[in-house]
Amino acid sequence: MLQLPETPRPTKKLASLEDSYEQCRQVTADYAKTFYLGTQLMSPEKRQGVWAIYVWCRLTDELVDGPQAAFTTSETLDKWEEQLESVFAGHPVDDPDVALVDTVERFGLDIQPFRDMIAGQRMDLVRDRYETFEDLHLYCYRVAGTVGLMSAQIMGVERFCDRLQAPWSPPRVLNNPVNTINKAVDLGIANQLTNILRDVGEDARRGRIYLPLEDLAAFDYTEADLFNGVIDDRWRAFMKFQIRRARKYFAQAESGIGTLQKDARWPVWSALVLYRQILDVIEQNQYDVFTRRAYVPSRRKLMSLPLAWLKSL
Ligand SMILES: CC(C)=CCC/C(C)=C/CC/C(C)=C/CC/C(C)=C/[C@@H]1[C@@H](COP(=O)(O)OP(=O)(O)O)[C@]1(C)CC/C=C(\C)CC/C=C(\C)CCC=C(C)C
Ligand SMILES: Nc1ncnc2c1ncn2[C@@H]1O[C@H](COP(=O)(O)OP(=O)(O)OP(=O)(O)O)[C@@H](O)[C@H]1O
Ligand SMILES: [Mn+2]
Repeated sequence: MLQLPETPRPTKKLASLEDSYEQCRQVTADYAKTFYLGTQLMSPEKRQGVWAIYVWCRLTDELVDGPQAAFTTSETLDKWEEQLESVFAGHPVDDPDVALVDTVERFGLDIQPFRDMIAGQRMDLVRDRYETFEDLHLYCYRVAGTVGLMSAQIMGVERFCDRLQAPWSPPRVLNNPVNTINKAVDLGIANQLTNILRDVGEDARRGRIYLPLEDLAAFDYTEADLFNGVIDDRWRAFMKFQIRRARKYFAQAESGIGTLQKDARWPVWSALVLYRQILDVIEQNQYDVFTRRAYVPSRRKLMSLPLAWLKSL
């Protein structure tokens, strides 16, 4: 029987594996100084894997948040998802995909967190309000909890075995990978909640409110107040509540770090300590997230690294 030829793939000359990883390294170094610094402490394979997923996440985020966002439709995301499926089938479409295909194979990555992140970007296309914290939590899982899942698969879970047992009994694995996974998601959510608090003013200028409307109502603070950047006792109490919630997620994530492989602990502690300090800066700025952007000065970032190192021991 006549065999139909497979659909021809466009024959585009793609970057070599080495060049593709180099491009990913460069993008990570340019866009995320903190994450990049953290990856310097990992083994070469892990470091490259984190760069590859960073670039994919950044490109995905740019589709709805970047300069071309006005032209992004649900069809754009359909195409992006098809490209993702192709990568997971071992066929790169663009230069950065070459590194991602390699990382997917090397670490046996699961596609679901990647699909979930695209689903998160779809939420940005169709909604600009979140009624409850439960709604917001789903958004945070999709755009940031997923990053935790992807990174944890690359960084790897350490399997502690109980040495205080009879030599003839099978080794008892003490830590539970499910625990690590939940905590990786918690750190993503903590980061995203912090990101939302930092960017309240910027988002409001785009007509977007990520803060749960039920919380605003509970503090008797209106959308009109938010768009006018009103800072009063209601707003301060509201922000204290939100900051406490973000810190709770950071605290939950902490105990997961020690279950990661050793070379990943300092980088993750650094990321946690550095990102969490944005909350301290918001407090120092008297909760003005309307006219000031809370950021951690480089000197303070550097000073935090030894502390993160001590925690990682
Ligand atoms: C070592 C390390 C921390 C690795 C992760 C690096 C990585 C792959 C990051 C991807 C980030 C990205 C581009 C995500 C797209 C969606 C998005 C923008 C999310 C926000 C990130 C902050 O970026 P930024 O401040 O630059 O935001 P702007 O675009 O400038 O507004 C997020 C807030 C999410 C970040 C979430 C994480 C880094 C997850 C962290 C969790 C882990 C590394 C798991 C650790 C494991 C355990 C067990 C605790
Ligand atoms: N005060 C500021 N005003 C305007 N843009 C800023 C300010 N501070 C930082 N930025 C820019 O915003 C982006 C996010 O800054 P951020 O503090 O997150 O540092 P970063 O280098 O991106 O590290 P990371 O994202 O890993 O925390 C950076 O690209 C930076 O150039
Ligand atoms: Mn950034």
